[in-house]
Amino acid sequence: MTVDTFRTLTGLVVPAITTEQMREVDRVAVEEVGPNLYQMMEKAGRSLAALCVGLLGDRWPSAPIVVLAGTGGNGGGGICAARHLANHGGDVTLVVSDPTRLHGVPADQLALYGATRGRLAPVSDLGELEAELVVDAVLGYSLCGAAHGTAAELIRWMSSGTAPVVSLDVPSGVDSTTGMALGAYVRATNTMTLAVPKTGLDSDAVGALWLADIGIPREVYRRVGVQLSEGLFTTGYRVRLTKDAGNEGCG
Ligand SMILES: NC(=O)C1=CN([C@@H]2O[C@H](COP(=O)(O)OP(=O)(O)OC[C@H]3O[C@@H](n4cnc5c(N)ncnc54)[C@H](O)[C@@H]3O)[C@@H](O)[C@H]2O)[C@H](O)CC1
Ligand SMILES: [K+]
Repeated sequence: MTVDTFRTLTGLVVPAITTEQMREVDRVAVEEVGPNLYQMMEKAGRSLAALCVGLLGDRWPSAPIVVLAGTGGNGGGGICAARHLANHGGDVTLVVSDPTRLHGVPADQLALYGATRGRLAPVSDLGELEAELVVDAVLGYSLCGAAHGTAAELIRWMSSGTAPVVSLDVPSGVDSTTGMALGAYVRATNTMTLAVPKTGLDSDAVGALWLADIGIPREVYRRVGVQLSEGLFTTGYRVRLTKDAGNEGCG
């Protein structure tokens, strides 16, 4: 199932875009207008951390949080969230699918995380980890085909556990344009998508859907032809989205 629009709880209509359109937003931001990837990933990670704290409530920060990160930008956003949670006194354990394959901004995020008191555990320790909340930052909008390898192992670990899962941008293993999954995928309790919701986020795997502001200015959206309401983030850096009834029956 895909949708063309979502709505905020106050009734604002928010357009949904495809992965390709999202890539173009990213390209125009990074190459032409700004913000750069560091700035956007920092906003993404900090909003994700704030959502985790909000979901845990009073149990925060004694609740053990396990953050699972992949090797791309999605992983980088998760590692950034892990740092913010650790910096605020959270009980954080980070597992990176393949640390040797991190490069660029995600690699810098891992180095920075190493300066916190957060723990870093190898994938082989998964069976020993206890979590009251799991952060899914394994695969984002660059998913290609059925989840495989260590990414699939991390997804299976999440699916086999009882802890609620917060997915960054899209539940890992789900295609952000079509909402389909060709293999293992995460069933999230909450998904925080970035900048603009994607057409594939109507999937049951998404759980409660949140949209995070990552600081992209109107000029970027104008160049890409995306119309976002000016009032979208008047209440803060994240907003809850729901399915727009007008979408019923979209193919
Ligand atoms: N403006 C924004 O929306 C921003 C988004 N951010 C986040 O970046 C990701 C997209 O990052 P990208 O590096 O393009 O890719 P991913 O992280 O989604 O994954 C790439 C990673 O995964 C491997 N992979 C791909 N398919 C599979 C598969 N079927 N099985 C196993 N592994 C797979 C691939 O090899 C790569 O290593 C976006 O979702 C956001 O979360 C930025 O952080 C900020 C701006
Ligand atoms: K994800």
